[in-house]
Amino acid sequence: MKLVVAGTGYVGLVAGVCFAEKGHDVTCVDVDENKVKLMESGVSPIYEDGLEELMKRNNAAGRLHYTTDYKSAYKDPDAIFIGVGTPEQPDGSANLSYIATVCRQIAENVEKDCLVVVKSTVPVGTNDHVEQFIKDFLVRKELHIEVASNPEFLAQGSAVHDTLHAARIIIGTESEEAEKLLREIYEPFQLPIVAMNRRSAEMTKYACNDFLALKISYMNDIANLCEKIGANIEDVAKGMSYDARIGANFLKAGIGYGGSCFPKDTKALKFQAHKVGYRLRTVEAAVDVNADQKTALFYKASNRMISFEHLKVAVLGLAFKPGTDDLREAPSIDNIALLLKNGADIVAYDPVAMNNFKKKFPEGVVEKGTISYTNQIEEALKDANICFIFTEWKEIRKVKPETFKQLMRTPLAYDGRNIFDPEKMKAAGVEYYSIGR
Ligand SMILES: NC(=O)C1=CN([C@@H]2O[C@H](COP(=O)(O)OP(=O)(O)OC[C@H]3O[C@@H](n4cnc5c(N)ncnc54)[C@H](O)[C@@H]3O)[C@@H](O)[C@H]2O)C=CC1
Ligand SMILES: O=C(O)[C@H]1O[C@H](OP(=O)(O)OP(=O)(O)OC[C@H]2O[C@@H](n3ccc(=O)[nH]c3=O)[C@H](O)[C@@H]2O)[C@H](O)[C@@H](O)[C@@H]1O
Repeated sequence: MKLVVAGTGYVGLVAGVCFAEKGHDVTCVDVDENKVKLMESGVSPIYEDGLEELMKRNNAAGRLHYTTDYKSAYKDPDAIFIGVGTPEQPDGSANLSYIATVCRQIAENVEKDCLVVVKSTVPVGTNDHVEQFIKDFLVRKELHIEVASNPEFLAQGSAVHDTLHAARIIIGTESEEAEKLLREIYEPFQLPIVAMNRRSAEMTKYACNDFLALKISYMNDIANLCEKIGANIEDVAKGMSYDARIGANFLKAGIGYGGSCFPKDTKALKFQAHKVGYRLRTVEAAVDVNADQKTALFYKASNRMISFEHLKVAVLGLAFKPGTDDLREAPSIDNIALLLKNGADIVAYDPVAMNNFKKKFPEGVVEKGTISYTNQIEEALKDANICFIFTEWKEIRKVKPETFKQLMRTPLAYDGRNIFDPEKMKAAGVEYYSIGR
């Protein structure tokens, strides 16, 4: 089938590449010329395991094309998938301006009947507005343009795997024809398809993300209590994980959830509920716990130190999770901003996200402190007065407790991801603090 994907971020590009891998003819549209040039040369603009390999294979097979020329691309495909961003606005609501732009571009250029599929995460009811909006701007009024919801559930770092082996495909449609077409598009994936109406599909996406965010905030809340009460959150989580009703995933306490979705999707659902006069108290609690959790480690360290001024601070891990170079809502940002404000001299390490971080915090003096970067964990630790761990990269997990003791001026470590064994750290002579134990 002839498909177009609008937006080549984590969702759009991965969807486009996987549709091509399954035999569809796919054109990926983006407004960013640099991205399009990179992709044409077989280079992925985002860091995702296995993505470049699939891009190269499908580029070569002639099934995958990239363009900024949306006018030609939107003329005659069977379906157009929208995967542009829906970022958070200051009041917590979702910014739908990118979606609106694409809808208008489709309406003004489409020349044959077509299914428009919204893959981006959008407030419940948005698909109705999208359909009306396209109708309003449609140049060729005789065309039948239908809109369907097909939310995405991939996680960054495992995006290709999550797409090819998705637990389920959710399709939200208002007609049998739309459902039939989407089923045909997904047929080669051989995955379970759950069909429902558009509003339920839109809500399923928020309900999933917010439930997972809630699970994390719950564990962080319990972790904070564990610390005060002499229990160990890692043991508690292990004990909980054997109960199949609870499950073993998303029980990891730490410095809170980050990334491009949980923070914005919790606030967006809270906003939607508020708009219809309902208080979503569970989600509100998840948001509140997370806001405090993000900087809990900094304040824990502040209580131990008189001042951070002119202290060498080793920061291990910048990305919001391992396997990605994405820094959106990464807890490292809040903590590093606080450290710099308090006069720390930071040396930061991350195996893939350092260049992106440099764009936010260029090397040199920032506020009362300084920041520099290194590709070597040992260099970050050398003569450091204190170390913070913000991401559980395997490279960081591998550091031996003795290395902290040998290299640091003061072997003092604050681990936001509970990756080290407190007993082993103590035995090596490291003063070690983590979350909930
Ligand atoms: N990042 C993730 O892991 C997941 C994201 N989502 C949702 O998917 C949506 C997209 O998220 P990401 O892929 O992270 O976004 P992103 O910010 O990485 O990518 C969006 C892309 O759209 C492009 N764009 C903007 N306006 C355009 C236009 N008029 N025409 C064509 N391209 C245009 C941008 O240049 C950019 O490349 C959001 O609603 C997000 O909530 C859903 C599941 C997972
Ligand atoms: O809508 C989205 O964008 C996506 O959001 C998340 O994916 P992602 O943000 O890429 O990453 P996760 O692995 O879910 O981690 C999110 C955050 O939660 C934190 N986390 C995760 C799990 C856990 O047990 N504890 C915990 O603190 C991670 O460190 C990270 O900061 C969901 O897992 C995806 O299903 C969803 O499609």
